[in-house]
Amino acid sequence: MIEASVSLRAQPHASWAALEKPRGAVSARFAPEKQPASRLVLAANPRRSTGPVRAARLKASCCRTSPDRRSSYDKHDDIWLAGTERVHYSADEALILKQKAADVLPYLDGRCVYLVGMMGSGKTTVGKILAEVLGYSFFDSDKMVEKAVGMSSVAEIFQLRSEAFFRDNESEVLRDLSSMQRLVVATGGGAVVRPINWSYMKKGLTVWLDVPLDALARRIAAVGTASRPLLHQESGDPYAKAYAKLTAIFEQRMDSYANADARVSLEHIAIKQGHNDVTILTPSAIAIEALLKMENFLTEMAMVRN
Ligand SMILES: Nc1ncnc2c1ncn2[C@@H]1O[C@H](COP(=O)(O)OP(=O)(O)OP(=O)(O)O)[C@@H](O)[C@H]1O
Ligand SMILES: O=C(O)C1=C[C@@H](O)[C@@H](O)[C@H](O)C1
Repeated sequence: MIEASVSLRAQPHASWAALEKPRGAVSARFAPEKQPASRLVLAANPRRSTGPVRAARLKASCCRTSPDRRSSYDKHDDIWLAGTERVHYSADEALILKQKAADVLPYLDGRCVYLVGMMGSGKTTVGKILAEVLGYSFFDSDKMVEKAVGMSSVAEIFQLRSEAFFRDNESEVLRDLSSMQRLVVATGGGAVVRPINWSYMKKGLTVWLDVPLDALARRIAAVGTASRPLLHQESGDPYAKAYAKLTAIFEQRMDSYANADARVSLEHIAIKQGHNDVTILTPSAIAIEALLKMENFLTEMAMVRN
């Protein structure tokens, strides 16, 4: 049995923290607001391990949102595995992000990046990280529609006007954004359904955040559905209701999401990391994968052109 532990002291405004685990290990999570300083312990679980665990890449991450709502990068701690050699610790994600961004930028050549994906897939969270490392500005098309129509939330627009009214304004926002440069845009979950929106978004690079529906339903149930009118239900188990609705919506939309130039699959990232738990993937790890997928697409396009 190998044990490793790390103490995390959450920064002010920390929103969540998680511990990445090796194959077969037990993971732990805590809510920093409730426990400003916590001690997390990992232990390899012999029943789940596929072989002897001699060393592992362990990482403690703390993601925080500062008062001005700009995201900051994960902080990491080296972890000592009791009874074995010092762990080879993963390279700093912030450094990888910067390096990958530098690789992608010349190919992007100022074009905008549009993140598409289901509600709650992390377009805003990951989009802010991408904007920061690319030196781009971040826009959330839902927020822009709210401003354009002078209402305080998408839910209010759906309720007081209609979904069609919201969609018309969403198309106008995307049209306006498409004439700009150097933006990362988190689009509304349903922006992909209108072909006209693709004609705007395809002026830039489109990236699909593909998150398993089970993980989406858990995230959405955790924050409630009041702000997501297509999912909102007054009664019933929030997870079960969200999962059923998300499944129905995804079946209608999956071909549209697949139009994106690059697909970032959280299941693939988890497999690459040697586990199958998408819930412990940090937004930074997802942003790194997004940059890799963008680079692949852009370099292939450049080769086809030359
Ligand atoms: N990698 C992650 N791990 C855990 N939770 C996450 C992760 N990424 C985002 N979240 C959480 O999931 C929720 C939805 O994230 P976010 O707002 O970024 O998604 P979105 O795609 O912009 O959603 P919407 O389209 O509904 O506006 C938030 O509560 C966010 O903190
Ligand atoms: O998936 C959808 O259709 C939506 C997602 C949100 O981002 C909002 O654009 C709105 O709630 C509709």
